[in-house]
Amino acid sequence: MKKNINDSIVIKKLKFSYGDNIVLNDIGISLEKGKFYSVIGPNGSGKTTLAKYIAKLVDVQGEKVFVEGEDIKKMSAKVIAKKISCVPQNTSIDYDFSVMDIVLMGRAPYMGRFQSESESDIKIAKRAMDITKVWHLRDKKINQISGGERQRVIIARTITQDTDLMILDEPISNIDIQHQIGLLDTIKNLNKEKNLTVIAILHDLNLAAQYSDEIILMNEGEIISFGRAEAVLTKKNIKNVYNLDVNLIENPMTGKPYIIPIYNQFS
Ligand SMILES: Nc1ncnc2c1ncn2[C@@H]1O[C@H](COP(=O)(O)OP(=O)(O)OP(=O)(O)O)[C@@H](O)[C@H]1O
Repeated sequence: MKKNINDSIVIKKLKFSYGDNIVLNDIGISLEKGKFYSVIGPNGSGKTTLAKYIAKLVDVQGEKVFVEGEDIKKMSAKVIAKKISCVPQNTSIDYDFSVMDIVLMGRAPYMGRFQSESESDIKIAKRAMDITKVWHLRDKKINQISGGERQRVIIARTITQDTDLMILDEPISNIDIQHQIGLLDTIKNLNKEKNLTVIAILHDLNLAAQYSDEIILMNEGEIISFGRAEAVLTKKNIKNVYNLDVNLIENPMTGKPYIIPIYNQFS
């Protein structure tokens, strides 16, 4: 395949099923390096499965997904881990590691088998913990902190992994409003400063509108609309996909679309 240096991810005619259940159907899309993409769509529309496929966390079939021109099917787990970091939807962890241990796991793809972390690894981890505001939790056990704090720790681990592509699956679902904005600002800064490509699955359409360069709207395993917020977040698309009537105004501060649902429409 011909490499285009601006392409971070190219997906071609991707189909994916769990048993007989077709979950992704004929997905084709090119994502550019250094852009912030949000993936939106109703529950069960295939967002997580698409994210998992790109990160090779489900069974990869055929030559369908290329990261920086390379077929993911041919990439080892270690190579993928140096290119793609993920914040999964479920951040619960069964083992009793400390917060510091968890964040340092982000350095594992760069370390030899029996090698321990260097001073530079610890420095990278500390910086990530400072910007996600979890440094004060470093000695606590991961299972003795709150769900929102844990989510921030996992994001710190992801930043520590220092990849070119970051996939976040509902990264702010458990987080209070101050930390939601703080984290999205942090990720947006990394996106701009380090040319990081971001794919964030978000349910908050207004936050998706504010932070994304482009939005991918999914429904029933297909991409229904892809492009700038103004083009994707239309009354028609929202009615079609979410079966919801909304009012749309322009955010007076940013000029982006701002969605106000019409309340009591199902009563
Ligand atoms: N491990 C699995 N085995 C079988 N079916 C699955 C599995 N994971 C997801 N599915 C099914 O695949 C479809 C897509 O699920 P997916 O998690 O990708 O949706 P989603 O858009 O991320 O949903 P949500 O917004 O609820 O997180 C759903 O019908 C779901 O029930």
